[in-house]
Amino acid sequence: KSRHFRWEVEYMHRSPDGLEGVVIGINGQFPGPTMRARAGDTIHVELTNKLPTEGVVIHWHGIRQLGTPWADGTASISQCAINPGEKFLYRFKVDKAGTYFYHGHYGMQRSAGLYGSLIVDVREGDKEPFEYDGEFNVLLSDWWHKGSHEQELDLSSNPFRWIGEPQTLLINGRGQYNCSLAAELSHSQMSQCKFRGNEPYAPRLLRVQPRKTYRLRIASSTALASLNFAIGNHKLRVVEADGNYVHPFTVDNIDIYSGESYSVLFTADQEPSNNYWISVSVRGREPKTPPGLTILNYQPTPASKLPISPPPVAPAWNDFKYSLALSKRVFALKGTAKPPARPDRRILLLNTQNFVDGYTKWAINNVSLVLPATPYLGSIRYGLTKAFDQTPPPDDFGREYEIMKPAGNPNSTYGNGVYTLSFNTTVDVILQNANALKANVSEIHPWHLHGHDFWVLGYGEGKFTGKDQEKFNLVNPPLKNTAVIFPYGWTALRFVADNPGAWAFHCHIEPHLHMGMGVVFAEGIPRIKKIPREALGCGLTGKLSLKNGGT
Ligand SMILES: O=C1O[C@H]([C@@H](O)CO)C(O)=C1O
Repeated sequence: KSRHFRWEVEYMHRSPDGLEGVVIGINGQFPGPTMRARAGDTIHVELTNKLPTEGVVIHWHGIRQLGTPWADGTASISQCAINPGEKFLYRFKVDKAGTYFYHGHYGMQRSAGLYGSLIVDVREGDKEPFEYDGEFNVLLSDWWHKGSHEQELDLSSNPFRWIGEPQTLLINGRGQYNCSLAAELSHSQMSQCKFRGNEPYAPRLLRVQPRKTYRLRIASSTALASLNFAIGNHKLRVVEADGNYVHPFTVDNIDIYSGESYSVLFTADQEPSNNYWISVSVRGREPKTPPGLTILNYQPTPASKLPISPPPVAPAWNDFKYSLALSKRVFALKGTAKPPARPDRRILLLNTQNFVDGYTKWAINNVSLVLPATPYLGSIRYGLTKAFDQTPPPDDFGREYEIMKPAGNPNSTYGNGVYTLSFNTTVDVILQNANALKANVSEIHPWHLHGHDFWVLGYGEGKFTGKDQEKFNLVNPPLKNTAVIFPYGWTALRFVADNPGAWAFHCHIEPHLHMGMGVVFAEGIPRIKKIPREALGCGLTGKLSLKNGGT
């Protein structure tokens, strides 16, 4: 079935957390409209850019774009940014049921609020491998009072200005900055939120019937924050991660990193005359942002009745052992495709914070990604070798590199970051974390791969060695599209390069990508027959199309 959407993207005045700011909305909505389809459907989005002075693209996060690499929505990688006033048709198939989302992939437009949910139901007649009576979307994000353009300038300045921690965490685009829903219960200094009624930042409550079971589709579109999600007095049963079924397991709370999605089930089995807190807290970075809150409202208990116990308290922000243990509990559901037994190529990627010409950057194997004017997909397909420096980045880093210390020489260089993968080969990627510029600091980075799911073969502490491969999980590794590296640790991923295209692989922390923390995998591009011209109307591909009489 085809599903048609007509979207207009524009700036709007909104108050996501009670304070007015500028957001990027779609068809007058922030977050953008929830898109819903069935596995096997073809989505058509006719997008008009109504941002008066800047381009835009939209990435369909978790959708593999099998056969449609030009619809992946990455500026300078899969397409030219859509100019103001222009339209672009995103046409692609959603082949797999699951919880996804979409978001801007140009500059800092995700931080400006350009995101929404994308839910794919199972095919007509198919069943999910679990049951529930109702469901809710929970789209999580973080919000700054400083606008996205100023954030972008700050990050690109010398001396460097860090954007800092977000002011507010948003649940479905809503948060409370000046007040706390749980002021009295959580000993917070803040005053109690007083809502008049239909404020746009009033929390959206989750209304449930006693004894029923619900599916929460949680996705994190944060620009920076790693989060922990919990419902007071209720256990969560994790059944899906990044659009793949997992072997169900039960937790009190769950960590969710930027770019990840989870489905969790819970049963409204607590005292029905009470309500319960739903809370979202910052993990992994020293939190300067209060938890985001909303209420699980048991019908017919009045929504105004505050829960009797304080909101659940998340594990300490720096309890990385807890986070690692949670990540290690995610296994594929029986029946999930298994990885090939061995890789054809292994790429080790060292993550470091560096200086390039005095500017603060992130680099991968000492290469800090800068994107060219001509999208890689087009320049590679049409052999335009002048479009970017053709020197490939290295497959490894100096084995003597001391990951536990700031780099002896923190200087790095800009580069194109393009790894060319032989078509249909199996690739292992080992992401190696290291110390940042400051001593005793190593941060969490959630890495997201476009165009594929990968198997997460393992996590380890310290520097990866060949021996670590013996401990890879080849039995039931989860399929995901986003996986974290923990401070001073490594994470091993495997995927098959079987989807022709130019695919971004990057830290999903938006300011980090902006500072160069990403690479591009180019695979099977000569096999692509024709790329729609409207995707390539810029740079050298734009010129090429003019030369060919615009055909
Ligand atoms: O990229 C980053 O920069 C700051 C800090 O390292 C320098 O101010 C920070 O916390 C990041 O994640």
